[in-house]
Amino acid sequence: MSKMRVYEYAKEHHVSSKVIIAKLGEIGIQVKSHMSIIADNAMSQLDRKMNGHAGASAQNITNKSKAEGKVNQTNTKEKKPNQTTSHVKNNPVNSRSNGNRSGEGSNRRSSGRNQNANNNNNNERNRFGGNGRTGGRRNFGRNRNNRRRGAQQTNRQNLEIKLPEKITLSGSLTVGQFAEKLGRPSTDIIKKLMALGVMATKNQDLERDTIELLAAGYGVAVEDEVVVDEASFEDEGLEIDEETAVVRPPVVTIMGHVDHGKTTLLDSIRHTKVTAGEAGGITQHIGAYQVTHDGKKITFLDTPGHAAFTTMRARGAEITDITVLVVAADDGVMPQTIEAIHHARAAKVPIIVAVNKIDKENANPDHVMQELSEQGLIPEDWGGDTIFVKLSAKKGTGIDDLLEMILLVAEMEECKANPEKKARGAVIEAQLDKGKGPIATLLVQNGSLHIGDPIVVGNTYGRVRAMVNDVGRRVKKATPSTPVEITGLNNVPHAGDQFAAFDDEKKARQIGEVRAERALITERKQTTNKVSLDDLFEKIKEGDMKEINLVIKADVQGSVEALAGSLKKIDVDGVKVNIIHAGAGGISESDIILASASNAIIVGFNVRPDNHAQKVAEEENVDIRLYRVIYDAIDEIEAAMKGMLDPEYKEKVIGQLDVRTTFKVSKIGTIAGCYVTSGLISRDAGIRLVRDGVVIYEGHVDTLKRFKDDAKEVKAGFECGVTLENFNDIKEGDTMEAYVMEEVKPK
Ligand SMILES: Nc1nc2c(ncn2[C@@H]2O[C@H](COP(=O)(O)OP(=O)(O)OP(=O)(O)O)[C@@H](O)[C@H]2O)c(=O)[nH]1
Repeated sequence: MSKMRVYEYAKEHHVSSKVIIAKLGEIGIQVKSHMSIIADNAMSQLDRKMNGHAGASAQNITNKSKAEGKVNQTNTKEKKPNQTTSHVKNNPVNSRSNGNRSGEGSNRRSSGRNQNANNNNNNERNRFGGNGRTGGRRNFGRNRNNRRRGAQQTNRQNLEIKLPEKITLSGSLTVGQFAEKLGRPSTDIIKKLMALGVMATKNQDLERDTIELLAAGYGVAVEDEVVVDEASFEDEGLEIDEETAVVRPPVVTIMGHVDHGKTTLLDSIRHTKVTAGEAGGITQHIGAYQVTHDGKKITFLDTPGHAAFTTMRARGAEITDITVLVVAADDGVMPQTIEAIHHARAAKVPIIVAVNKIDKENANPDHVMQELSEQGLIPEDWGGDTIFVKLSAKKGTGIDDLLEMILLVAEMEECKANPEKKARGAVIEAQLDKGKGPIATLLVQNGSLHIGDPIVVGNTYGRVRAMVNDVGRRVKKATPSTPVEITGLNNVPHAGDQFAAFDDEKKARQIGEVRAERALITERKQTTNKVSLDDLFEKIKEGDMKEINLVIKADVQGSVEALAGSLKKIDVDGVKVNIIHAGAGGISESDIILASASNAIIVGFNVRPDNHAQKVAEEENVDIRLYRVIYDAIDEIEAAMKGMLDPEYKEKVIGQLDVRTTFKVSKIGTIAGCYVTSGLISRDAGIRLVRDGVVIYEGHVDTLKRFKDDAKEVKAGFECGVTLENFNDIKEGDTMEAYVMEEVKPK
């Protein structure tokens, strides 16, 4: 028995499904919707019922078509000029009406369709057509040609949808979705899949490979969907429209070694400049402030240091235009001075050096200049291009010079924006206020922010309810480079999140919700596009990578230099090794954040990340590679670049132990009285003994005891006695890391 859906029948009759459902009701057949299936006998009854209606309908169509000079769109390709009328005359309704008049009912419909299939059997589309209600009595009467054309017409309406040249997709498609994109029935796709030996249903997901294979069979290309996605406004960048761009204040971050005077300098600038211009204003600590010098504004970020700077960058916010590197003239270049230089360079932000504390007796600015020259910051006076300003933050001398130089560099950097645009920018800081709800300091980077603007901030949204500037004044508008504290968000965003203002509130809410949902999914998937040694080759091969960024940490400066020197020499066609930071000492959180912001791999030689750094590395998905032999590091990175990395075994840390005491026992050696702080230690584990972030020993457990008994393993929260193979120099306060080697399944 043949069947048809209500809407198909309705389509054939050029009436709505509602009409058919009503007619079916009239003949005592109740159907639920246009998707309901009606059987042959119901159709025969309907055909009789539709007789009058169909005629009228056909007439309507004829008139309509004539009036509008329209032809059926689906048939235009093959149509000859005089076919318009005949097409309408021979439409299926008409033909069936005729057929019904001769009492042949629905069988004719099927035979017409069959005939159509036979006539066009070299056409892929007609295989689908031939699938209709066949098997009916063949009965070509007087109107055979009409009927056939009519049926052809029906089929064309359903089937002659031109194959697209290409389809686009973002991820996978179900069989049904794929069929829809192709303009083919799902059954066709299911059949093709069966031919490939795959049994599938309409709702089954197809993998990319299968989609490509199937599409190729139809001669259709598959491309990735490029979605203009308002929810990912970061992707648009902060393009400046040159035509309407105006100069904006530069945004400055102060960096430098501990105690070199960063905070004093920030305070000094604020006090000498802010209050003068903003009489009566009370300085507010909102995370940034603006000063005016020579009638021009400068924005200072209030949190000094490269860690805050790079944390923002790791979140995607590039807000700093200029870095002021503070170096105390009595102390000179120190480790964090060098770190700061590397962080600023990784962000490609120009550096102005502030040689501070020149009021001190033992100040030696020349020495600072000398040391910084060694780091590639050569003063202008010595033929270089770095601006040095000598000052005393404490006494307030040289501050004007510094501001002048900042404005000079800003001019060279062409800090510009389009104030007429809708606001875009980043979060400097945010918190929950008991009375006001979520409050956030935003730095407007482009456009202008107004009270009442619907806004999406990170994964939060709202409407700017109140806006307060850095001197505590309520403002109605914030122009580019202006920091303002706002209220009106539904939640607390993160520092470094980006924001965008929108035209309407509903849109802002939708986008905010989509972003929050996506953030959750990303969190769940823990996917990032950070680079790891394992996928390095793939990225190089795909052309995604022309430079490999490395952060190198080693136990002593000599190893740092040796390792950096050797790694730089690795020669793999078209790929450059770029060392963005190298230093002695354990791997710190700041190293991880720098690596995260710069998409770098960390190479550690005889050093370990501390627990906190390890945690941050996991959160940020930063790949840390630790080595005990320099050649291993070089070999492995070179192998990864050449796609020859052998990822068969990977180390897995299974536990951490604190050495709480030690006992020296003749014949046995040093027994470490340990406490397992996390995971476990097992008898056959590898052990790394770490002292102040530096690996002292790497080897194996010799004996493992709980009280006097040998133990196979000891878990977190328990004490144990450990001796190490061929090693006795264990000290109280050392930590041990227990690990095993695990086989890594090839990707
Ligand atoms: N003599 C003299 N002392 C200064 C000057 N600038 C800062 N100091 C002093 O140096 C010490 C450290 O200054 P801070 O501004 O706290 O240094 P910092 O770089 O912000 O330090 P951290 O916040 O710990 O990184 C303080 O005692 C300041 O008073 C200066 O120009 N001259």
